[in-house]
Amino acid sequence: MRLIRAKNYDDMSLKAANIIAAQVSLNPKSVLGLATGSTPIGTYRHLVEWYQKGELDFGKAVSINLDEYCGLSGEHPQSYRRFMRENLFDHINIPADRSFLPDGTQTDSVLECARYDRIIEEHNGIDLQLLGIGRNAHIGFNEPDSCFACGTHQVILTESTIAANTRFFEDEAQVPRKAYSMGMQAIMQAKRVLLIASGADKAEAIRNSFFGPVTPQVPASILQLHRDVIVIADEAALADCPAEA
Ligand SMILES: N[C@@H]1[C@@H](O)[C@H](O)[C@@H](COP(=O)(O)O)O[C@@H]1O
Repeated sequence: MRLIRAKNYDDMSLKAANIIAAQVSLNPKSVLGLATGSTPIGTYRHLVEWYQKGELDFGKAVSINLDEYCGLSGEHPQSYRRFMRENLFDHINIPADRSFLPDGTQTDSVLECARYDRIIEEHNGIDLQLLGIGRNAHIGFNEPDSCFACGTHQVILTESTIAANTRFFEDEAQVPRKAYSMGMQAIMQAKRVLLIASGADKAEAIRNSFFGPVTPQVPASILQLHRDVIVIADEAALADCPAEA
């Protein structure tokens, strides 16, 4: 793991955007694994800015997002598709038919998970996977569990994740209880993983994920086994890590 220390959220965002921009510039046909949440918003803002200045071209790129809430259509204001459109897709030239997310309206979870895994496979996996991290160290919606789930699967969200995501909804009752999430297999098979974290509420997750045992109880800890992981975290998110890290 390469740990890059950032001063604060803005510094983390700039450093992460530079890595994604380098990936797309060096390989315009890159398959980008993208993430939602408040953490990547600043990163996406830089990418939009550089695209609008003519410095970046996403015309040949593909994006495959990590997850989507079950029961929400792509038009729902809190759906992850809508989030991606508002924060990135509507402002850059990535082709709409090459920007993939799970379909939250598909009630047959077996079909939907198989369809999504096929999309990942047909694109020969992910070149650069961007990840945020949950307070309980979940990545995508791979929640703490007794085993590392493999392919795309339907997840029952934990109380802690529902509580953390309530801020985006009117109240807790509106937060979907289930989601489709890309599994650990596709994340671990990504050629490079870029995990970003900011703020004191991620400090415990960062310490447990990268300085503790590899265990499904701490989903992001599996990244210790990936050979090309870059973690960009700000001072607050690194506060609980060993000083020599
Ligand atoms: N499924 C997403 C994750 O992909 C994201 O990493 C996490 C943290 O979100 P935030 O960046 O808002 O803290 O939230 C959600 O649960």
